[in-house]
Amino acid sequence: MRILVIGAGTMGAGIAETAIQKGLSVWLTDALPDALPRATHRIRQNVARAYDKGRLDEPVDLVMARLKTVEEWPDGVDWVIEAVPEQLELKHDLFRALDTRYGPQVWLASNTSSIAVTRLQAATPRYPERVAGLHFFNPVARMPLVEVIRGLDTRPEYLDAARELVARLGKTAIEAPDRPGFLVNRVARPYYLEALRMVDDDRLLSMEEVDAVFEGAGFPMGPFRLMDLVGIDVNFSVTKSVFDQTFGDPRYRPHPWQERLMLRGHLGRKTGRGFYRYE
Ligand SMILES: NC(=O)c1ccc[n+]([C@@H]2O[C@H](COP(=O)([O-])OP(=O)(O)OC[C@H]3O[C@@H](n4cnc5c(N)ncnc54)[C@H](O)[C@@H]3O)[C@@H](O)[C@H]2O)c1
Repeated sequence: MRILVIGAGTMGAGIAETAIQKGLSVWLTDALPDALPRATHRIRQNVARAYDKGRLDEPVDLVMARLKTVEEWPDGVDWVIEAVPEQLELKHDLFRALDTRYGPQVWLASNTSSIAVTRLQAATPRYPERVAGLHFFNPVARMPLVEVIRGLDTRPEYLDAARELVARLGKTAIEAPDRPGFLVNRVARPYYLEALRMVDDDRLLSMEEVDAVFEGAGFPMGPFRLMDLVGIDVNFSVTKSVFDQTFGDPRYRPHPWQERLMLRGHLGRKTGRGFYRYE
């Protein structure tokens, strides 16, 4: 099975890494030329770590040989998984181009966190029935769940094929409704937003205290540490997307603190500073 992964950022690189470790061939592409060597370097480091820890039997070079970085979309693709930023217009343009470039035998999946798949099908007039959502979680290599989302026009066989792909990647598929935020982000948005309001508006606790409370209650990460991991920009875009798609439901209203960090370029761990500072 040959997969084209579009977008070599946090998620695209993670999906590519998982797929090559499971024996699948991947083409990885990005709009920014710099992104590809950076992603390849990160993937190699992670594959080497998995090998050193005994989680992988094959030598690193053999696994890495299944990854090719490309600037043009190749022929011979079975699946496309898109992981470009969470902006409706950007994803629309991409799906329009994919619909023109590839025939009906190529499945098109989006790793969108929040955009209804039916909206993406509006950009694929030729073959909307082969479009669905495959929502992986961060970090992809470690998170077992993938939400599989069926849009209005998605063919049922597609979902069977998607479940099979998810199983080959060693993950568990759960079918999620095609609603803004699907299942996980519908619940996760208020989790982050309530924490932001509690600290910034109501001054009830500090962000360190909020994180400590949730981590003490068994959550692997408190909301602020998690937002830093996800990326402040990614998190803010997803919040805005859910808010817009629910016609301004106040439960999903973005918080000005998110925007303040965005404007200062403090995007979380990836820039060395978000809510917290990182070495
Ligand atoms: N970060 C997370 O925790 C997380 C979790 C689940 C899902 N997602 C979703 O995954 C998608 C990607 O998120 P991310 O965190 O990997 O973002 P990111 O910013 O880390 O990476 C996006 C990459 O896409 C590239 N890109 C932009 N436009 C492109 C184009 N037209 N063609 C090819 N490449 C292009 C960028 O250069 C960048 O390298 C988003 O839809 C996001 O909502 C993110």
